[in-house]
Amino acid sequence: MIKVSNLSFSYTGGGVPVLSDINLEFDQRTTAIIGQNGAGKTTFVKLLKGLLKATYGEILIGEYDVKMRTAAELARKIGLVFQNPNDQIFKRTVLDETMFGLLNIKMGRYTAEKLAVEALELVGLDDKLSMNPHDLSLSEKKLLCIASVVAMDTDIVIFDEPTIAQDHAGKEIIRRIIQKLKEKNKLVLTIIHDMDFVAENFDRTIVFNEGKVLLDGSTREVFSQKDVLEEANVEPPGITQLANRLGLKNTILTVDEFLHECAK
Ligand SMILES: Nc1ncnc2c1ncn2[C@@H]1O[C@H](COP(=O)(O)OP(=O)(O)OP(=O)(O)O)[C@@H](O)[C@H]1O
Repeated sequence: MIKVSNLSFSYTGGGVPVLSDINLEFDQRTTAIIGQNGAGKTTFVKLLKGLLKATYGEILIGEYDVKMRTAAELARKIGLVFQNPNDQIFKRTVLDETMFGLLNIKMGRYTAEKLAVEALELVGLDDKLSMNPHDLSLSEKKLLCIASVVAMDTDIVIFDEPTIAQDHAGKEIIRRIIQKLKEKNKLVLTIIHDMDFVAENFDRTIVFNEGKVLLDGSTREVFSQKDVLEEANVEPPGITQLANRLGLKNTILTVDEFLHECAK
């Protein structure tokens, strides 16, 4: 559904590339993009969304060549939840914020409100419709941004660090939303530093390092590559590390798997 070919990008014209020669295809597998700060992850998803223009290479979303499409056309295909909610929120009420994108693609007010309220129910903010978003906690602001993007019902949904500032309950809401999107055959891409969350929720994991793809495979395959991950300064999930130290042979991703393996 997304095909990225020979993609390179530099913020300063001919300067040092932030991304070099990226070749990736994305399908319906839930996919985590990981890697240390500055590896180029956010730049990559901004290119997918058409917010930045590739210095070199091509991005195809279905039949769309991203660089030939308008922001409005891309808004119907691809939703991006920014890392920092303050980059996304600008309306005066929670409901208006969630309806904004829908009204912007010329949806009628009645349907837009219905979809917005449904999305706010999903994230547990439906009792705060008339609140000013700036009076919400950081965790709630992030959930509001998620609701605004989910309401758009795009085929592709990208989250940039959704679990930051979330407690267990907030992470559970995000986990459920990702599952729900997957069930609806949406392509879900998530930039994330929380490796436990990655291990528990994503089919595929891609490791970015210094603007290149260092690893790409099933989450289990990727977390089994201890030495390569070290090169990218990525620590496997806590439970995977514990299992390694105890000498368990298989790559363990969850506590349940750990207990099951220990009981053998
Ligand atoms: N607007 C910008 N102008 C110039 N350089 C930028 C800009 N945005 C990001 N960079 C640089 O591009 C590189 C990649 O940044 P990017 O935000 O894509 O990395 P990241 O992997 O998402 O990091 P993080 O995990 O910290 O969000 C970094 O060196 C960063 O300083």
